[in-house]
Amino acid sequence: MSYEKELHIAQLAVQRATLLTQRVFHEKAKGTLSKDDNSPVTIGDFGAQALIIHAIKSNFPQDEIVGEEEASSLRENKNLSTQIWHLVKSASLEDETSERELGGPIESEEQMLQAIDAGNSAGGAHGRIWALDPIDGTKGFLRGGQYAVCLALISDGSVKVGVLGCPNLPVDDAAPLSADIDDPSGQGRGVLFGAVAGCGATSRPLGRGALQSSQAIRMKSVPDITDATFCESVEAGHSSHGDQAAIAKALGITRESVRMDSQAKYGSIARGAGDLYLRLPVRKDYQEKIWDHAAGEVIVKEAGGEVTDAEGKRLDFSRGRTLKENKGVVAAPRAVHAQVLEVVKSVLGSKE
Ligand SMILES: Nc1ncnc2c1ncn2[C@@H]1O[C@H](COP(=O)(O)OS(=O)(=O)O)[C@@H](OP(=O)(O)O)[C@H]1O
Ligand SMILES: [Mg+2]
Ligand SMILES: [Mg+2]
Ligand SMILES: [Mg+2]
Repeated sequence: MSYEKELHIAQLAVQRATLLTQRVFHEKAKGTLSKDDNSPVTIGDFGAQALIIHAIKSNFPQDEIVGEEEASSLRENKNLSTQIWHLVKSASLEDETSERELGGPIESEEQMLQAIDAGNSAGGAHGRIWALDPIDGTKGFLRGGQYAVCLALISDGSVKVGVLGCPNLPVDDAAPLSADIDDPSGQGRGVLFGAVAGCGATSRPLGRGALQSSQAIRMKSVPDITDATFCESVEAGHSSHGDQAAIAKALGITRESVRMDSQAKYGSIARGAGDLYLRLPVRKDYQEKIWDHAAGEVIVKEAGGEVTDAEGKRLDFSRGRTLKENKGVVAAPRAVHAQVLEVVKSVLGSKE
């Protein structure tokens, strides 16, 4: 199956939602709440989730959605809910055909809250399930760093379509990997990655209006692993900087890691701006969420990479809302993944 319509709708929906988040990114007040696990959520996260779910439900009414956010806190906070409604009402691609394809506008604040709550699927091994992270890297978003709007279609447990909107990555696929979001090249920022299983991965400028033309992306070949650049999370609580440094050292890598928030890491290695993404667990009991990895996984695989957990198991998206059968993530070009994994296992093994 080619998933042409799914990719097209996912790209348009992510593009429109990313533009909404960009408006919030440039505002001082981002309407931030703290969730039960103490992680932040903003009006940008809620607004993007509403827009994307509305687009999916308008086009694929039978599909289920696993979305990160839910609207209960907004039903108790009318002020915040109204702020989001103003954002959502005025979000537009300024291209009538594309707007129509996304199911037209959301009709009311209540319909918006219902759309947010429609991301409540339990996930699982059967049928078509979308995984949605309306802002991945919310801490990065608040800090002025990298973040991504992430959407993937999982069918019978495997990822078939992935889209990442990365407004703070350079448009230029060949730009060197950097944690910085300034724009010294003047070439602009904002890129939309896409992939369909079996059909390759692409990037295109994020832009406004109808989708711009795309180009194929490939991971860089790494003839000498000691020359590799690896990326990792910014937050020390999300992945073990210590284990990742020990793995890099054992591989003979001398370049400093590039720390960036969000699935912008997957997009960056997929287009060859970096080589490896290491995410070793800090806490044994943390279960990675499917929306933090689904789109990135298919994009990296389709660009010539391999993505497994720290034990070499494939990421299992069929177990519900989390990757409960997996610990950590190791993403690398296919030709060097086994070499990297061997070192990961040996460094983690020596700790036990
Ligand atoms: N303890 C722990 N371990 C691992 N991962 C965690 C943990 N806590 C949170 N999260 C998830 O990390 C998502 C952001 O990942 P990043 O790689 O962008 O991390 S970082 O922000 O750069 O540190 C972040 O996604 P968002 O909530 O969408 O920002 C979380 O889902
Ligand atoms: Mg979050
Ligand atoms: Mg996330
Ligand atoms: Mg998020």
